Amino acid sequence: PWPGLIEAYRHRLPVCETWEPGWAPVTLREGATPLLPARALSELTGCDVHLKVEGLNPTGSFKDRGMTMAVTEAKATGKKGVLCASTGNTSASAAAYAAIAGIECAVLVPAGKIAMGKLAQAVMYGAKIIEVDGNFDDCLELARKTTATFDTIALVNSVNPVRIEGQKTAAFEIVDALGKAPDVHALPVGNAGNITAYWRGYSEYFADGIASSRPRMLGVQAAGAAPLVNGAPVKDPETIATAIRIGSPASWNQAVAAKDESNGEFRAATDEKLLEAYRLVAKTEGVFVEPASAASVAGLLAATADGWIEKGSTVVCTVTGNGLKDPDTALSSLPEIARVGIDPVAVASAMGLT
Ligand SMILES: Cc1ncc(COP(=O)(O)O)c(/C=C/C(=O)C(=O)O)c1O
Repeated sequence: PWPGLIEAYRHRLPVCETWEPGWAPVTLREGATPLLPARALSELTGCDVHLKVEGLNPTGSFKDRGMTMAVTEAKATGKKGVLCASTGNTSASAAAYAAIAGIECAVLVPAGKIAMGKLAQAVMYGAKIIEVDGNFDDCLELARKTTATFDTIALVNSVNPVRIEGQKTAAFEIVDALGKAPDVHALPVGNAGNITAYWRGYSEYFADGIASSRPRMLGVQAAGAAPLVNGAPVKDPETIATAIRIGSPASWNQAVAAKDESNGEFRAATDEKLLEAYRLVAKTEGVFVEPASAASVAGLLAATADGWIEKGSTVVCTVTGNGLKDPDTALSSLPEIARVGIDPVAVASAMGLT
């Protein structure tokens, strides 16, 4: 059976250098997510498109890859608690891993800007929910200050390098599954830890000769929260994709390096384009992702339309979070619901199949 990421990629992860002897991985058997051939998107774009379905991780997002490392390290270095700032998925993941590690967890979330599914997770896993009167960037600043002051509390945001180390394993899995690196890798970018992690993973496999090439990285941001596209922080980021409603990415320099070294690019997608991609991937590929995750598909559609991605390219889109996280957005465009009596003809006609 799949042992979880630390065991699966132990020789490629910075484990136990400073950790107490006898440490054990804190794991929910994260990783080994499907790389799904996207037939409809391949047809539509003339490319060979695959979806890396990260919403199928234990807490429903890619954050589990980094959190198994960060919480294992926290426990193995005698920390009493973990703290993170989060737009939701980091907090859900930190809460779950802290629960099985038996250490305290507190999450700093921007007041009123967290999707219901994620809040439900943090509550049920037993985290201390702390609402901050500000946005994600304010939450991150407070998390950094708190953990700098109290050294019994570990900061588990992606500014913690072991988070990036854990998350780079997704690139390993993709090359292991495809037998090569894709020509282009598209993913959403918020705090920019994930694009940093993917580039590091592809670069390690390339350096070791396992992959003979590296992809161009296509980082996609919401138009109202696109500091890397604009080239300057966004003071009051706004987007329906609350997971990437971030104005000042913590991994700014590393994300720019990944884009430059890979000959890639950053793109912005309007909320309208994000929601179009969000609906398309559910209705044609059967993959229900949260709005921020659809940014990678929106980027794919735009970049194949304008030729930045040539036809015939092999493209992987990471869809980062499970659609169940944000039921409100899913139900905001409620189709009219048919009401019928006990009448089979009415049912068949509601299906347009009489
Ligand atoms: C679904 C989803 N898709 C994409 C991103 C962007 O990844 P990064 O560019 O590595 O930040 C996030 C990030 C979420 C948080 O930052 C948090 O949970 O605090 C996310 O939840």
